[in-house]
Amino acid sequence: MSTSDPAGDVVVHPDADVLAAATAARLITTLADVQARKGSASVVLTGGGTGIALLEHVRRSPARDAVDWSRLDVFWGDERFVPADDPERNDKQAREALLDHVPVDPARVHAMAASDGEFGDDPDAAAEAYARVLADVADGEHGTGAAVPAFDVLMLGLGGEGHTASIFPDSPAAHEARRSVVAVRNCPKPPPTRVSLTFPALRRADQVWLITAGEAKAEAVGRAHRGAGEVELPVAGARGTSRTLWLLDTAAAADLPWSRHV
Ligand SMILES: O=C(O)[C@H](O)[C@@H](O)[C@H](O)[C@H](O)COP(=O)(O)O
Repeated sequence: MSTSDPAGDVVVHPDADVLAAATAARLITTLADVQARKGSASVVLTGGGTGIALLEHVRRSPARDAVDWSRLDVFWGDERFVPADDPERNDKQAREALLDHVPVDPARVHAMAASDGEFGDDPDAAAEAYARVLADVADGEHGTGAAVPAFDVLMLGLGGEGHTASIFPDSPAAHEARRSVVAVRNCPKPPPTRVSLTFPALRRADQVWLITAGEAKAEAVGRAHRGAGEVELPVAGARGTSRTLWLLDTAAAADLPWSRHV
């Protein structure tokens, strides 16, 4: 069932597993459609339980190879700034769930630096480097000097207090209006140090999908649909240029305004 309003379209699924499986199917068909139209596609992955669960469903899907994995650019919306082999790494979890099982072009998988990588334990340097990667890919795509590619699908989870990517309420990242990628410190959600895309980068995406499940997220979802601002509720600031899609289970949709009830 689905409805639409300024905060975006809402699709509600019965439970977290159906949400992950249905979103996996949606991702496969969306990327295949984009590739049929443009010849290639780009996706921004998210960390978190729901974000990784949907990648596992993509891996298991019989329709998986409707996507030409060799013509897909893969990015992350945020990353935990820990050593590369730390199980907390979003890219490590995404590779185990999907990317190591499909023929992606390694040169088109753009992971954020780890804390034991080329920039050492300097998350600001890692953030600046990722901003350069985004600018290089964008320039190659559009030749317009854009700082960030127009991502085809950007997927995000959200926290119960309204964070998305690693943009937390009333944090410096929530106020960042210029840079595309920033270091984030003292995060309430461990690990404490991260690298994250900012609102200017998130809002370059054609489609933003906000994917979440569980009653713990219901209040944040409801606040986003009642006009909360992006500094107090960062997920409210994640909007696509052509579509913002909320993909929820019934529990996470419980506090939607009645006008949105589906
Ligand atoms: O690196 C991260 O932690 C994520 O990017 C973060 O934004 C996550 O998506 C939400 O916290 C939801 O996580 P859950 O789906 O596990 O609740």
